[in-house]
Formats: sequence, C-alpha cells, structure tokens
Amino acid sequence: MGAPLIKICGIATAEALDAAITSQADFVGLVFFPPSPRHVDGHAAAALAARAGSRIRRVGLFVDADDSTMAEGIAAGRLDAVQLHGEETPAHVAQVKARFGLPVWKAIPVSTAADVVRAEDYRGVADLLLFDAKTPKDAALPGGMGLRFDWSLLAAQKGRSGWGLAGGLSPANVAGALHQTAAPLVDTSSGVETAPGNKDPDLIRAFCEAAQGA
Ligand SMILES: O=C(O)c1ccccc1NCC(=O)[C@H](O)[C@H](O)COP(=O)(O)O
Repeated sequence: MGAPLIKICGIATAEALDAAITSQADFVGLVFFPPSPRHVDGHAAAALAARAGSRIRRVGLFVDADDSTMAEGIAAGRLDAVQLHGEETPAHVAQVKARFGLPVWKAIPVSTAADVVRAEDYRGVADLLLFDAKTPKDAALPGGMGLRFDWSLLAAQKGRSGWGLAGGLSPANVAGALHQTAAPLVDTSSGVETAPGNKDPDLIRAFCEAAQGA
C-alpha cells in the first residue's frame, strides 16, 4: 500500500496551516459553515490562501450551500477542490462540477452497509467519495464530531481509488485504520484538536507521521 493522501480539516489559523505544511499533509480543509467552530469567512480564507501559496492544496467544505456562497469561498480560499458535506444529490454534484470547474468531493455519512451501497450513486460523478461517520439527526454538525463508524463496512472499497476515510481518526488509530481499510486518503479534524476548533500542531504532526509510516 502506498502512502495515503492526508487532509487536515478545519484549518483556521496560521499556526495550524504551518503545521500541516511542515508535516507534509496533502490538503487542508477550510470550513465555510457558520455553525462550525472551525468556520472561516472570506477574509480569513484569503489570508490562509495567501500564506499557503502553492505549498498545500485547499479543499473548501460546504453544507447545502448556494452558488454564491460557494463562489465566494472558492475565490477567497483560491480552492483546489470543494467538499459537499450536506444532502447534495448526484445531480447537484454534477452541477457544481460544471459551474465551478473544480474537483468535487462528496461526503458519504455512514452508519450502515446500506449507506455504503448508496454511495455508488455518486461514483463517476464526484471525484472523491469521503466515507465519514454519520452524525446524530439532532446534531449541530453533519461532520467534524470525532465519531467513528465500523470500518469493516468498507471492505469492498479495498484496492479501489477515488475515496477517503474520515470520522474519529487520530494519531492513535490512523495506522490501524489504514492497515484495515487501505484507504487512499485519510481525513481528520477533531483528532488533531485539544478542543473543538483548537488545532494542535503537535497532534497534526503526530497524525501525519502515523499515517505516513503506516
Ligand atoms: O469540521 C467541521 O466542523 C465540519 C462541520 C460541518 C460539516 C463537516 C465538517 N467537517 C468535515 C470533515 O471533513 C471532517 O474532517 C470529518 O467530518 C471528520 O471529522 P472528525 O471526526 O472530527 O475527524
């Protein structure tokens, strides 16, 4: 298994961005979703994009956002991809791809095998399927809650490309998750924080080292 791609999601400070860059993560996630403790506005996104330059790719995270919200985030963050983390349909994913001309990642909330089967509706439409733990119906966030799901549900994905694993990943468990799933990409947010929205550079470094060494 080659080294996985690594995304550190919910980057909102220069310190966290610098840690992701020096740890050789492949992507940082910028969250354009006001209820999130990691939310960045256009001004903050632009500052992070200017600091990053070409040193790390940026994925903008949106939840059932309208086109103007996405257009603002894409321009401010100079995004390399968008991640749709709401109830966007395959047709909507195709519309976003056509309108903005960027790779589109679709988050697939998983709690049962049926959720994984349903992801096939997006294959060939989304550029990457991000299998993430489904959050409770009354939860404030559709992701970023440090919840795990049963990784054995992804057994049929092993050896396939175009997908990633998220949900409760941390420096302590990411190597085991990679050995079990052979995920081509791993994504973490809470697992590298000391409190919601408070990214820890040492945890970012530890996560990347554990994933790169798996
Ligand atoms: O990170 C957030 O605050 C967030 C808010 C709303 C929708 C999605 C969100 N995060 C999406 C991600 O890609 C997270 O990295 C993913 O859900 C894993 O989160 P975690 O379990 O905290 O590592």
